[in-house]
Amino acid sequence: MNTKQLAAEKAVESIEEGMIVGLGTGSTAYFAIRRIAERVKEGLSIRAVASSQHSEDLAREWGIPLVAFDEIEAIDVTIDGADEADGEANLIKGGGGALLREKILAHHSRRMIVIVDESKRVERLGAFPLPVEIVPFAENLTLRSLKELGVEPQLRMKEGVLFRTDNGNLIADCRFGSIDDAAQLERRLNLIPGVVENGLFVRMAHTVVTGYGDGRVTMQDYM
Ligand SMILES: O=C(CO)[C@H](O)[C@H](O)COP(=O)(O)O
Repeated sequence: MNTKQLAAEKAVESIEEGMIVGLGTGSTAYFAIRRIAERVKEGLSIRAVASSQHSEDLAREWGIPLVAFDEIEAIDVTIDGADEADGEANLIKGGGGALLREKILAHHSRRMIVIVDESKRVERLGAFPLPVEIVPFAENLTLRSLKELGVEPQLRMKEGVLFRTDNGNLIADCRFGSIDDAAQLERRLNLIPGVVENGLFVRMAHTVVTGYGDGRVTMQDYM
C-alpha cells in the first residue's frame, strides 16, 4: 500500500453511520473516496458532498450517495489532501485547483481530517507555490495587486491553455518561498478585489493523518 493510501484509509475509519462527509480532491483523496465507496457497499449509510466535479464523478461512479452544497447545513467530517502541512496543521492546498470548494467544506465541517504522505510535512509553509483563485475578467489588475506582495504570480496552464477551476476562474500560483505569518498573508490576499480565495488553510484542520514509507501511519489531533 502506498503512503497516500495508508493515510487515506486510516482517515476513513473515522466515518460513522449517518454522517455527512466532505470529499476532498486529488490523488490522496482518491484513495479515501475509493475506501468510502467500499464501506458504503458493505452497508455504511452516509451522504457525501464533493469538493470538485472530478470527486463528484468518482463518488457517483462508485455508488456513494451525494448531496449538493445547498442541501446541507453542516458537514460532520471532511477528508482531504494537502500540498503542505506545517507543525500546527496549517496547510497549503489547491494543487488540484479545488481550493474554493475545499475551503467552504473545511469551514463548515465539524472535523477536517487532512491526509498526507510524509513528503508534505514541512517546518514552514511556502516552498509549494500558493494557489490563488482569481476572477478572469480582471486578471491583469488582480495580478498587479498580487505582485505588490513581492511575488511573480504564474497563471496556471493545463495542456497549453489557461487552467479554469470548476467555478470558471483562473489560478495564479505564487511562490512565496517561506511564509512567516500564514494568517496575515491569508487575510491580505483575500482583501485584494478580484481574489476569490487562496490556498492557505490556517487552523482549519482538526487532525492530520500522515503515511510514511516504512508503513507507519500517524494520526495527530490539533483541536
Ligand atoms: O488541494 C488539493 C486540490 O485542490 C489537493 O488536496 C492537494 O493538491 C494535494 O493533492 P494530492 O493528494 O494529489 O497530492
